[in-house]
Amino acid sequence: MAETPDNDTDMLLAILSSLVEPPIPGQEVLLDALVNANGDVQVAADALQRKSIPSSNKRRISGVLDQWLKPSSSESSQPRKKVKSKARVQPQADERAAVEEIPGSSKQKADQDKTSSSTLNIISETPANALSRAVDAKLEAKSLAIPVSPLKPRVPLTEVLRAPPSEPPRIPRLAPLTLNASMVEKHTPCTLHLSVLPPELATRLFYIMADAAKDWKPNKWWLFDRVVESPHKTSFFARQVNGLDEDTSWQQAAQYWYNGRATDPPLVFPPEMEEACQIVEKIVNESLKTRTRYPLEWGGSAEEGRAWKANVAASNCYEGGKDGVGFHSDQMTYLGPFPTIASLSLGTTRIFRLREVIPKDEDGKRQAQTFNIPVAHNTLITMHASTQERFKHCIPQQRAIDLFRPPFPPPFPINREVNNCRINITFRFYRPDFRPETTPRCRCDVPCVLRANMKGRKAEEIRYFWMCYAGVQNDGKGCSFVKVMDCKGEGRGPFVGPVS
Ligand SMILES: O=C(O)CCC(=O)C(=O)O
Ligand SMILES: [Fe+2]
Repeated sequence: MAETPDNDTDMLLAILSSLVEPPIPGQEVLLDALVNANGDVQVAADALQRKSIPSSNKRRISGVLDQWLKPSSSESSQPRKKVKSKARVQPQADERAAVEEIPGSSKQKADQDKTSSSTLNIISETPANALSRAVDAKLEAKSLAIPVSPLKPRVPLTEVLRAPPSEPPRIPRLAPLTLNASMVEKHTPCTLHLSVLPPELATRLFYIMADAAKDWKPNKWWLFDRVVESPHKTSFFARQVNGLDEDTSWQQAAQYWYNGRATDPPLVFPPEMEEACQIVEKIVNESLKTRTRYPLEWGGSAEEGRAWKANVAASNCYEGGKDGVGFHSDQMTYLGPFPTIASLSLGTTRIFRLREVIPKDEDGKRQAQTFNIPVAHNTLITMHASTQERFKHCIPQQRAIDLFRPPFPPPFPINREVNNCRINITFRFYRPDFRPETTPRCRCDVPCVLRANMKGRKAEEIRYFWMCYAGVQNDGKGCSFVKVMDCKGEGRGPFVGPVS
């Protein structure tokens, strides 16, 4: 257990029990397996798996999983030139919502119609519930993903997936709920602000970003032994105050800002983004004064000049309804636990979708509720503390969208169609106590990712751990490194509350 403090045995047990197939063995058996594996949860899980699954059952599980991932007969000969994941992964009926319409949309035929749903290479929002639970925690599978590499030799499927439970419990599904601003407040840990920027600034910023987006790139990562990419373009910005930001650590952080992939150096906030950022920062800091805070949140005070500060921003461009981003929660590696993220929408209206993550102890007892929040031009969603831990969010694809009718003409000539674009800017605070040089590295010598463990029902009970993230970018191969975050031992803070 060299990498893990002794008092975190509970955490290791929790992680281990999340890795093994049901029925979960008792604590003593888990503990035994951990001790025999020198505290390596993955080795312990593998050992338990070998013991617990009778060989006939193993065959059945592999068969089910194989079937799930099997290419269609026309694609079965390798090497394959192109993989249509539609043939590979069929969503359940109620999970096909990754392609849908905005309620009340005027059904404009924008260019997304050029790509019909039958030809989209989409990994569904989530495959069958049981199988989606099966995705290894090391690999936060993004839900809308386009395979861009041919199928590689497969890894043993039981290493990647957990088996579906033998008798899936039948729990009534909840219909998605569309929320307006006051309902957002009631049902989610988010706030929807309308008309946040002066109208002329909002339009100008939209045009600047939509024009720049022609040079942005989609994100790519490894999923099930192949490279996939998200159907939208993205770019990363770091803020420079007065052209002289003394804290250059974000430069390094930005190198790994998304999915552990080393990226180009960040761009500097353009002046319009800086102007918008100052408005957004005020809104966020006002909200922090009134909200109930969590002990592990950033505890720097405004009086000491250490308030929440948007020092970086990730920007996304969705061009037409075929673009989107799958269900995910934002990486906390540099944001720390319980981050606040402020997400500005410009351009055409899209749906921002939230879905609750059911804590392990309520698994099988109730269904997650899905919330749809239409985000119009010049609106801000503040994802307050606990949103990343308790919910996942996405921008679903839509068959039809309304074209953006800006109230002001473009401030400069634009030689491409941008009225079907939505620009999103997520302003984020990279905490000084989570600087990249303090990020533990795994056995692959790659900076770890910070993850939350949802074992506890209450947000206060959520624990955090560092995990290998190499697999997402490194040919799908990583190590089983897990280390519980030790706030004091790692010298982190200030926090809002006392931390153990
Ligand atoms: O476009 C949006 O509103 C969401 C973007 C997002 O989730 C992200 O950048 O992490
Ligand atoms: Fe996100």
